[in-house]
This record gives sequence, structure tokens and C-alpha cells, in this order.
Amino acid sequence: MAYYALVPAAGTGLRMEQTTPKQYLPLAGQPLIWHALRALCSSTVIDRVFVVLAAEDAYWPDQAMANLGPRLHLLRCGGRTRAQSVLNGLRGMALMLGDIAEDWVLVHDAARPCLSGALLEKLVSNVGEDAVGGLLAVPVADTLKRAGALPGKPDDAANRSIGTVPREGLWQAQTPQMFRHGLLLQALSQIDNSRDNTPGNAPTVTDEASAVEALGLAPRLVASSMSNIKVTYPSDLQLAETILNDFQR
Ligand SMILES: Nc1ccn([C@@H]2O[C@H](COP(=O)(O)OP(=O)(O)OP(=O)(O)O)[C@@H](O)[C@H]2O)c(=O)n1
Ligand SMILES: C[C@](O)(CO)[C@H](O)COP(=O)(O)O
Repeated sequence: MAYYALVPAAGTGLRMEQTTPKQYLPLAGQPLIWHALRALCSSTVIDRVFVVLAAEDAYWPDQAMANLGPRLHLLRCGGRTRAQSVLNGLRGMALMLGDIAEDWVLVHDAARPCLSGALLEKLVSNVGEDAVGGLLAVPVADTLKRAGALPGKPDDAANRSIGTVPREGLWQAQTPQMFRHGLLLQALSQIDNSRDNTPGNAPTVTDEASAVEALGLAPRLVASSMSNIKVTYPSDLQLAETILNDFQR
């Protein structure tokens, strides 16, 4: 049984409001993506690490990545959505490795630089014998508000609370999300990946677990840490640096 990591890194980071894709922004002395790759490449559990880049990616810093070792493989097959990038990556892995349907694939966002070895090992130990697969996640601890405008009051809808969403049973999904290659390939292949991130045309699925749930299966939720943040908005970069520096990843 092999364990492979697949790192979608073909996004443009629009919400970071930078010209450089966020996975290549400097963070604690390295490109942001380096930190997630170091956690995966230094794990004794992971056999190989595949990174999905945009076909036209001209940012990949060969020199900075050289110290990550020989288990790192680039797949220049990014798609218009994260789901498409992951699906293309799964196909690329099979072309390289042959029949890996029963092997595990841990999909981890390049934009999550603070993954610790302990959380990675916790996921694998909790899910490695599971019939479906699973993901790191954290139970929602805050009260959740729905933004909008009250009927007949076209107020500043973006910043108005028009209701509260019950948080019982709600978890915030993170990555890695861990599924057998064959199951995940089947699940994502059945999703309509023609939709993209343009306003009003949100992608059908935003994580691997959604596609597996659409098969009628229930992935295992493994309690994670709020330190495993996704760098999405400009303020997240400083938070990630604090986590990396203070938690001695
Ligand atoms: N077409 C895409 C879109 C996203 N990703 C990757 O999926 C991860 C999580 O996606 P997100 O945080 O949304 O990154 P971006 O899509 O780059 O950000 P934004 O939505 O702000 O543009 C990132 O590592 C990103 O590089 C990808 O491989 N291919
Ligand atoms: C996969 C993920 O990180 C789980 O929370 C999230 O869905 C990615 O969303 P994004 O909009 O592609 O960053």
C-alpha cells in the first residue's frame, strides 16, 4: 500500500490581490508552497509528492525546491478549477505509476503552509484502514451569520447579518483529504468540472470530500488544528508566518 501526496498549485490567488500567484509569495524565507512540500517530502509516511502546476507556470523556483529531495514530481496539468487540477493530477499519476487504484492519495493545498507532521500522521493513522477515506477538519466554534439584505431594504447587503446558521454538526474542512486513487478518480470524473470561479458560476465542488459524498459515501472527519490555515486573503500571510515561527513546524 503506497501513500502519495497530490498538491494542487495551479491557482492564481485572486483573493490575495497580488500579481504573483500566492503559492510563490515569500513566507518565512521560502516560497509559500515550499512549506507544505517540506512537510510532505520529509514525512516517512509519504512515498512520492506530486505537484500540479499551471501548464504556463513560469514561477516554479527549481533552486529553492532542490532541497526537497527526489520524491517530488511536477505535473504541468493544472485546470480551470481546483477540482479539475486535482482530477488532471490523478490522471497524470496513473500515467506515471500504472494501476494505483488501491493506493492512498492525500490531496493537500499548496496554500496551506502550516501543515505539521503530527497532523499528517494523525490523518493517516485515523483513516488508513477506513473503507471510504477522510479529511482533516475542525468543528465550527463561532456563531455563523448569513450576510444579505432584508426584503425591501437594498442595504449594504455585503455587511449585514440577516440570520444565524445553526453550527451544530458543522465542521470546517481542511486538507489533506485522503482517498484511494481509484475512488477519488471516479468521484471527480463524475463531477461537472465545466464550471469555474467566475461570479455566479461557482465550481460544483470545492474539495475532494464533496465529490466522494456525491457518491453517497461519508468520509471520516479527523479533528485538526486551527493552525492548519489556508492562505487566502492578504492578512493570512502574517498569520501563517507567526504560526510557522512560533510553532516550530
Ligand atoms: N484552478 C486551480 C485553482 C486552485 N488551485 C489550487 O488549489 C488550492 C486552493 O485553492 P485557492 O485557495 O482557492 O487558491 P486560488 O484559486 O489560487 O485562490 P483564489 O480563489 O483567490 O484565486 C491552491 O493551492 C491553488 O493553487 C489549483 O491547483 N488549480
Ligand atoms: C479544499 C479546501 O481547502 C477545504 O476547505 C477549500 O475548499 C479550498 O477552497 P478554495 O476556494 O479552492 O481555496
